[in-house]
Amino acid sequence: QSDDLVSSLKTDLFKSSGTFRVLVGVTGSVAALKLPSLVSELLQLPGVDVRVVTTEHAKHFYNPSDVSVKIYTDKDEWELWTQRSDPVLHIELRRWADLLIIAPLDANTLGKIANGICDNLLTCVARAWDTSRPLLFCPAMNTAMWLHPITAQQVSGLKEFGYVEIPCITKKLVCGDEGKGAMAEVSTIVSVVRQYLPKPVESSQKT
Ligand SMILES: CC(C)(CO)[C@@H](O)C(=O)NCCC(=O)N/C=C\S
Repeated sequence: QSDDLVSSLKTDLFKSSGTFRVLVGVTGSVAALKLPSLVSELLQLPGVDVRVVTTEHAKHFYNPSDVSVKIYTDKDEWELWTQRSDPVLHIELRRWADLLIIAPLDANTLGKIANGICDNLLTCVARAWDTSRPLLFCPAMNTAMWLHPITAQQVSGLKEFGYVEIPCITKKLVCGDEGKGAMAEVSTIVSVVRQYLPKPVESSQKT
């Protein structure tokens, strides 16, 4: 079972040379309930292959059977590496992904990534990220958390790494607060990802 974890990644690396590999990170905001629709809309993009990395807290907000692609968990990392010669899952994933999008990015994971903390699979992928590849993030948290001064500091820190914010929006949040903190709409997120797809090459043959 652990073999197919990485062998599918490796075959993907080899096989899907034409595809654009999107890795979706999902964290413990209630907006993670949008994961199934985000994944299915990303899969509509031409030539896109999608995988998911989840944190433990995110698991509370979606049903994995509603997600049609592989979801990698912290447990997968532990199961995969049991001896020196085993591959390291977070390194295989950072090699595999052409683009990483963290949607939603909760306050906890924002703080971890802004400070280089890497205590789970997703933050390890982010910590090992090749900053020449796009990393998009979609903050989502309660309005009070969003308005705390540390949030702006940490969001600008991520931008200094070259990461791209897809800003949160104003909504009546599930906890009853009205204000900023809601994750950007899935359609907005997908349209931003579309901008990073490789441009179709003009056919050089004269027709
Ligand atoms: C869940 C959804 C998408 C419904 O429209 C929206 O409320 C949202 O993005 N909330 C994320 C903000 C959050 O984590 N609030 C936590 C406490 S209020």
